[in-house]
Amino acid sequence: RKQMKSGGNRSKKVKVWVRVRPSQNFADDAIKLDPEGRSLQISVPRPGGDQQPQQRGFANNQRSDWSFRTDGIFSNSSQQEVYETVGADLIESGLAGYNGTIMCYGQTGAGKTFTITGATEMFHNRGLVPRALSHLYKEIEAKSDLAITVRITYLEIYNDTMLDLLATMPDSQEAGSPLVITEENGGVYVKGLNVHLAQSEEEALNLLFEGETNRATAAHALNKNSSRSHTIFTVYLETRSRFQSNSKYTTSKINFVDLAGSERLQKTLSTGKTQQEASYINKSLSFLEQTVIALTEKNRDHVPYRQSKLTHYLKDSIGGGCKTILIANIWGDVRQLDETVSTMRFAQRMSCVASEPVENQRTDPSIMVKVLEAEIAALKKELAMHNTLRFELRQQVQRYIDGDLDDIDLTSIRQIQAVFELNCWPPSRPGRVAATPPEGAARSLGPSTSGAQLGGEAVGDLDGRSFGIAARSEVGMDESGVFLQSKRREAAAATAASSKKQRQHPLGAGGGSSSGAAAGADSEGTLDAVGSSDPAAAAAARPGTPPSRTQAFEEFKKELGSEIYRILNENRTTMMDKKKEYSNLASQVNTTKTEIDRSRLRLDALKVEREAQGNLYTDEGELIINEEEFVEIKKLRQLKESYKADFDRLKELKTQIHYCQKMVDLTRQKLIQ
Ligand SMILES: Nc1ncnc2c1ncn2[C@@H]1O[C@H](COP(=O)(O)OP(=O)(O)OP(=O)(O)O)[C@@H](O)[C@H]1O
Repeated sequence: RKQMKSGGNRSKKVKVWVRVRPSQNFADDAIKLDPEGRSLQISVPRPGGDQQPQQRGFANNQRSDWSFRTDGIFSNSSQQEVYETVGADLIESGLAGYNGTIMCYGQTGAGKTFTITGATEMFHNRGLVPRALSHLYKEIEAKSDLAITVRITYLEIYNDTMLDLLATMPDSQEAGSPLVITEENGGVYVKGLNVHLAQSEEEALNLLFEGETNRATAAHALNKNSSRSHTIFTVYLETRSRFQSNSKYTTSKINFVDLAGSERLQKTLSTGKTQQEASYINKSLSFLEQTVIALTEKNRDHVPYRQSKLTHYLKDSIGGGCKTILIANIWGDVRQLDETVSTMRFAQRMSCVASEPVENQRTDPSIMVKVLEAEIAALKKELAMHNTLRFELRQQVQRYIDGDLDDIDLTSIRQIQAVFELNCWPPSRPGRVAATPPEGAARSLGPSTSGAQLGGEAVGDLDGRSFGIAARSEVGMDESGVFLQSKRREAAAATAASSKKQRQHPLGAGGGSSSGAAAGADSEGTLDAVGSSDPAAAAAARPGTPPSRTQAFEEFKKELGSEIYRILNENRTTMMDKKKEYSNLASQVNTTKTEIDRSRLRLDALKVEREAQGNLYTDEGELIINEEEFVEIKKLRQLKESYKADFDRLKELKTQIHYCQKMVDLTRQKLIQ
């Protein structure tokens, strides 16, 4: 038995979770799951057994038993469970300034796309990305003291070429020069990739759906809707304090990586374009594996990131300073055992990659300059005030010396100190000294307190404490502190509006200004899909021998149509249910609102009545109200609570309906295609 353990201290390693696709033909004899013990045992029949090699399909005949340790196993887990366990933390950490990556790896048809987006599936089956967006905007709403900016990119790597899945958005720049991976300040980004500001959950979901519509998919024997490319949905966050005087802010990027599935051509029966795509997919996955191996090798100074677009783009997203989670999607079918072992071997390698997330805290130089300017202005003002005070005192002292003034009006230690600092002291008028220095004060004056000694005599303050420069500056600091705060408040009011369309580095660090990439995916990819699970039909679908319209439609109805119709109908039903709930709740909210208004009027009337009779108070001075008023206040409070809860639910429903509508549109579009 080969025991594959995850590397040492798991807290500083990439986290690896396994998700098992439900299968009617689950290999119970061969795969033993132990979700509690977080381990998975695979036992593959030894060579020479009853089964044919292709049935066993297992390439490595040295080993027949495998044991894998993981960070957790999802078996029969709902999408929500998966999100709560591995997705939610990435959003929370992202808001705190930590980069995160969640990546699905596995053979074709194992459920990677189902896990990441869950697109074209039913509402309750929506995947990590839509759930993460929903969570993100709820957090943003709750953190009212922070200004959080969300920007989104959606990249596709198809046949080792990068494409912008959002190039078709109305505010995208026209496709120009090809996309280029650029490294800056230790971070990686793609020059020319459109970066979209998403100010609400709806805007963010629109971007997701737009990208989903554009990505390349095709059918083969193992998956009717197989992704033919790697896609990376990236959310860039910038979190700033709403007080503009705070020049510190954090940035982060969260990647949702849906890798294309590895496939054995014998099994997928891919031909032509789909076969060529498969060869690119397998090659890039093998580069990914090489990169991961290099990352786990001690004393290795070169990691071959640049071998492929995928590894280069993910350079700062696999372990290192990034919180990385790998979901190994496995298909527990008897016929997929070899792929399951190979997925688990990759997962085990990933679990040895070091990952020590670091906070991306930055300082905004422009705010820093503003703060310093405000401080300089405050200090200048204080200096001016100080000079005026000295001038006025000098005049008073002069008038006192001249005998025009009986007393010098001294109200603070500072003024007394200033008087002693004036060169016209001591006065020539005997017996008229307003402040006589106490004995021993000279001891408390340091050598730097120039001006605190006059005529060789030491001076001090009246209450016996020394008043050197330190004492004075303490007072000054307090005053300037107060002044600065009001200045900061003024500065905070002047927040600059940010432009909606961003064509720079998503983290705001300049660059990335070249034009966008060629749009979208090849529509042939989806046309190929028609009827290809049947080899004859697949051959008919090859370029040059198109099936007749009727034949194609019949095939389509049989193979995909009915399935898509079913999904379409389910999506429609979910949407209608939600709309119904929305409309019922909306009328309930209106009724509650009317009741609140009524209750308020009633309370006003009761108050007027009470005041007319004369208010009564308890011994502690609390107002006494009668039971009727008390009950009405309680009722109003309950009404308000219920109004708030219903209103929040309404908002949630609105977003969900929007999501369902998008899914209906997508499914309908699929049907037309
Ligand atoms: N956990 C699951 N629960 C229910 N259905 C699932 C699950 N995982 C996968 N499926 C279903 O299996 C099918 C294939 O899944 P999916 O397209 O996500 O695979 P994939 O790994 O992305 O494949 P490819 O690499 O070919 O794109 C889909 O119909 C999906 O709904």
